[in-house]
Amino acid sequence: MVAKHCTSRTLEASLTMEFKFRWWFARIYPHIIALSLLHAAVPLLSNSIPAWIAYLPSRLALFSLLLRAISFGFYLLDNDSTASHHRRNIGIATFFSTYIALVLQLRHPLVAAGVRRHGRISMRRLLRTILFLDVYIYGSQKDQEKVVEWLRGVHRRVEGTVLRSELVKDDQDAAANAGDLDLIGAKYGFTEDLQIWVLATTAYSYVWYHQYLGRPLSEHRRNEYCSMLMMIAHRLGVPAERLPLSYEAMEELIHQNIARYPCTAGLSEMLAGIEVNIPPLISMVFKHSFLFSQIHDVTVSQSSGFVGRAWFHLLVAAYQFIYDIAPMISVSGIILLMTFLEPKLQATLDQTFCEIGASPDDPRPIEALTNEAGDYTKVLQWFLARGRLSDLDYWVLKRVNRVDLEAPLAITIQFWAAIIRGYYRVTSDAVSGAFADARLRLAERRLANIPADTLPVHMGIVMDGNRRWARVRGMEIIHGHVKGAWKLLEVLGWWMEHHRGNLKYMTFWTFSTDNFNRPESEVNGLMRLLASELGGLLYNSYIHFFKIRVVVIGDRSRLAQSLVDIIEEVECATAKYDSFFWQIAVAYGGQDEIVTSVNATLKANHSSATLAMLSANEISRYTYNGRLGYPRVNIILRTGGDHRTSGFLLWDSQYAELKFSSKLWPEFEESDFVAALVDYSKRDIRLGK
Ligand SMILES: CC(C)=CCC/C(C)=C/CC/C(C)=C/COP(=O)(O)OP(=O)(O)O
Repeated sequence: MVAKHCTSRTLEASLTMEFKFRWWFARIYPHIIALSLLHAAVPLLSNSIPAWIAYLPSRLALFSLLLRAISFGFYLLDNDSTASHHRRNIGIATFFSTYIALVLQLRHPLVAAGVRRHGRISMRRLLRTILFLDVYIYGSQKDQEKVVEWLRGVHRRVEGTVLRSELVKDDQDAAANAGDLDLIGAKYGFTEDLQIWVLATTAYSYVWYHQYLGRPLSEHRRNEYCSMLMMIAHRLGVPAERLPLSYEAMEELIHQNIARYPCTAGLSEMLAGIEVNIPPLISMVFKHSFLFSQIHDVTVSQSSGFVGRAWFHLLVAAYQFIYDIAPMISVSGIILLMTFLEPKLQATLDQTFCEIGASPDDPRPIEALTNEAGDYTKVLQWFLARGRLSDLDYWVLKRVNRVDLEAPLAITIQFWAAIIRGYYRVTSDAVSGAFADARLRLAERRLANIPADTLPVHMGIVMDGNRRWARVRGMEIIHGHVKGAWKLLEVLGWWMEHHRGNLKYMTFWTFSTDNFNRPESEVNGLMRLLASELGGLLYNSYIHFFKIRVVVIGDRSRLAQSLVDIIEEVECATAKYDSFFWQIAVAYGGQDEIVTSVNATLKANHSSATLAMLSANEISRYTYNGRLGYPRVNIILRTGGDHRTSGFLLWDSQYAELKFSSKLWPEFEESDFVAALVDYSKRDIRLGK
C-alpha cells in the first residue's frame, strides 16, 4: 500500500524496483531530450564544434537505450504483471481505434438506444474505455477481475425498452427507418449479445486501424488480441461457446451486424452530436466514419489542385511519421500529452478517475477536485491523502504514476529508430507522391487541349485484379476487394473532376454471374462489402452534390433480399437526380442480359407470333441501358492485364473502344483514368462507315 502523505520521497520508497528505476530515469529525462535535440542539429554545427561534443549526444542516446533494456528486464521480472508481452499493444492505435469502435458500436440499434437514454459518446467515455483496456491488458489477474467487476457495475443500471418515439418521429421517418421498426419494444441492457458486440467491435477496430492506417498485424497477433478481448466477455459471464474466438469469426459477426443494421438517418443524427475534443482533422476522419467509405471521401476532397495535393501528401507523410513513433508511446503517455495540449482534458480526466473510483456509499468531493481541475498533481495527492485506498484506487494511482514515468521514457527509447524509419517513409512517400502528381499534371494538360465533345459519353469499367493485389501483399482476399471498393469511390471523384460536360454515364462491373462460383466465404464477403458500400452511397457527398443517379443492373433474383432492399433504397434516394448516371453491375452477365432483353421484347410484343419481326433496334430498347434510355457504351476499360471484355455490356458494346491497363485495380491512378479519356478522344471512330 502507498504511504499516507505523499512526497516524491515516500512515493519512491513505496514503489517496486521497476518503478523506482523509472522514477529515477524520469528525472534525467529532460536532459536526454535536450541532448537529443542537440544531436539533431549536429550536421549544422559539426564544423564549428569539437567532434567529441558532437558525438556525445548519440552516445548518451545509446546509453538511454541500455537503460531502457534494464528497465524492461525489471518489468519482465515483475510477477505482478501477467501480460508483459501485450505492452506494445496499447498506444495511439488503442486511442483511435477505441474511438472508431465506439462509433461502430452504435450501429447496433440496441446499443444506440442504450446510449441515447443513458449517456452519450464523449471524450470522457473514450478515456474510460481506454483506461479499462489499459488496466485489463497490463494488469495482473486480480487487477483484471477488479476492472471487469467495475465494468459490470457501471452497466448494471443500463437497461430498458426501445420506445417508438426513439426510432420514429413521424410517418416519413417511419418509412425511412422501416428496418428499425421491429425493434420497438425490444429490450436493451448488459446482455450477452451486446457484450459480445461491444468487445468484438473494440478488437475489430484495433485490427482495422492497423490494417488501413498503419502496418497490418500478423494473423497471430490479430487472433491474440481478439481472444484477449473475448476473455473479458467470458469473465463477464458469456459462455465460451458463444464467443467468436478468432479474428475471422469476429469479422464475420461484425459484417453480419453491419449488413443487418444499416446506417439510418437517426443514427447519423446521433453521430453528428458526438462531443469531440480532438483536432478537427482527426474528428473529420472519424466522426462520421462508417469505416469503409467516409475516410476515403476525406482523402478525395483533399486532393483538388496542385497545392492542395502537395499539402495532402505532406499531411500523409507527417501522419506516417507520427505513426511510427506513436505506437511506442504508452496510452498513459498519450493521456498526459493530451492534457498538456488540451487543458480542458485535464478536467475530463480528473472526473473520469473520480467516476471510476466512485461508489454509492462513498460520495466523492467532486467539487473539490473539479475546483482543482488543471492541477493534475492535486488529484494524485487527493488519492494519496485518503486514509483508505480501495484496490481500484490503488490501480488508478498506479496508472497515474505511469503517466509521469512512462511517457517520456517511451518516447526516448524509440526516438532514434523512429526517426530513421520516419525519414525513410517520408522520403519514399514524398518521392512516389511527387511522381504520381507529375504524371497526373501531364495527363491533365493533355486533356485540357482536347475538345470536350471528343470525350466518351458513356464509359464502362471492368475492375480486375483485387485478389492479386491482396495476395502479393500476403493479405486476405477480402482486403483486396475492400481496397477495390475504395478505388471505385475514388474514381467517382475523378469522374466529377474530369467529365468536361461530356462524360455523363459510367458503368462499373462489380460482380459477375460467374463470380458466384468463387468460394463461399469470398462470395459472402463480397456481398457484405456490397451491402455496406451501397448503403454508404446514401451518405456519399458526391452523389448528392453532383446529382448522380445510381442504378444497379444485373439479376437481382440471385441476391439476398436485404441487399436488394439496400439497392432499392439507394436507387429511390437518387431517382430524381439527372446530372450524371452511374450504373453498378451486380450479378451481371453479358449473355444473361441479352436473354433477358429478348424475353422482355417478346413479352412487350405479347405474342411469339411477332418473333420473326424482332429487330436489333427493338432488343436494344430492352437492354439495361435501353430501358433507362442511356446511350451505348463508348469505351470499355479493363484493369488487371487481361485483354478481353468477358461479355461486359455485350449487346451495347458493339462499337465500344477497348482500353486495357496492366495495373491491378487497387493500383489504378487518376492519371491512368485521364489518359484513357485522352486516348479515346484520339481514336478514329467510324461506327462502320
Ligand atoms: C462502392 C461499390 C459498389 C463497391 C463494389 C465492391 C467491389 C470493388 C467489388 C469488386 C469485386 C471483384 C469481383 C473484382 C474483380 O477482381 P478479382 O477478384 O477478379 O481479382 P483477380 O483478377 O486478382 O482475381
